[in-house]
Amino acid sequence: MKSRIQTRFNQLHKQGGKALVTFITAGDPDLATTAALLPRMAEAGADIIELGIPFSDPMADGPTIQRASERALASGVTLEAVLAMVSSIRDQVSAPIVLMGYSNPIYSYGWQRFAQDAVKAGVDGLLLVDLPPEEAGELLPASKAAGLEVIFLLTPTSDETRIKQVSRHGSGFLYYVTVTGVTGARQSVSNSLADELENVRNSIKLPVVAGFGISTPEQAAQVAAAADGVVVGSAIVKLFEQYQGEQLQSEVTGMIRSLKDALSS
Ligand SMILES: O=P(O)(O)OC[C@@H](O)[C@@H](O)c1c[nH]c2ccccc12
Repeated sequence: MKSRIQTRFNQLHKQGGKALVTFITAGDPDLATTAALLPRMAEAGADIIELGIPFSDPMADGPTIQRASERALASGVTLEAVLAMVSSIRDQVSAPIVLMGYSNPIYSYGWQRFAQDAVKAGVDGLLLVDLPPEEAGELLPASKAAGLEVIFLLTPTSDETRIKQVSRHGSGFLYYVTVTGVTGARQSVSNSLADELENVRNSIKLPVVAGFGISTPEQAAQVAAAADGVVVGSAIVKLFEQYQGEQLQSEVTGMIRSLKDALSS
């Protein structure tokens, strides 16, 4: 059976469309807000939802997403509670849901128990920033058995060996980090990005999405031209610092709509 992620990319491919992957942190500022937002994000045009697991030491994240993690942790969010929340809204959300975060909370939960519980809750994929394929020895078989896709990252400094490993062990899609550094909005897109993406797409069968520093519809369209999709995180997460309640929901969905429009035109 085809996974929700594969099905989504196949549909987009047929339509000549690009995937819009949107990131928010689970439980920012509380889980009720996330639960209310997820169905609306999907309706507004998010093709895949990346849901951050709050973590106390998010070293790959810039200040915006670090603060989102802090707000979520302050409201008492745990991994168990994130899974229960996903399960409670799963049938209202048409988009695949990918949990993303750092290894430590998953390790503490137990790889196998996590893979099983995540799939039971309706989670489609897992992306762990600090777990390269050579350290995923316990996660990979557990995920395969449970039907959880494991997404890996490549960066501009990844060598051929790493590209091969990721191509062998990854599923769902490949996340290409467009710049070396931490997450967060940036001014411009690097000149060499299109060539780098072409190289990666030629070496890997999975769909390739690019993320880091994409904050406007124009940037999203520019990067998407060379990839199968784009990820937007910090630009959306910033809205959580400016708005709350119904206004937050409409600002987030408004931004998603304009990003998706830019990818479809
Ligand atoms: O925030 P940005 O620059 O738009 O980048 C996407 C990003 O937020 C999301 O995919 C993400 C959040 N935390 C991460 C840590 C590592 C890699 C990726 C991520």
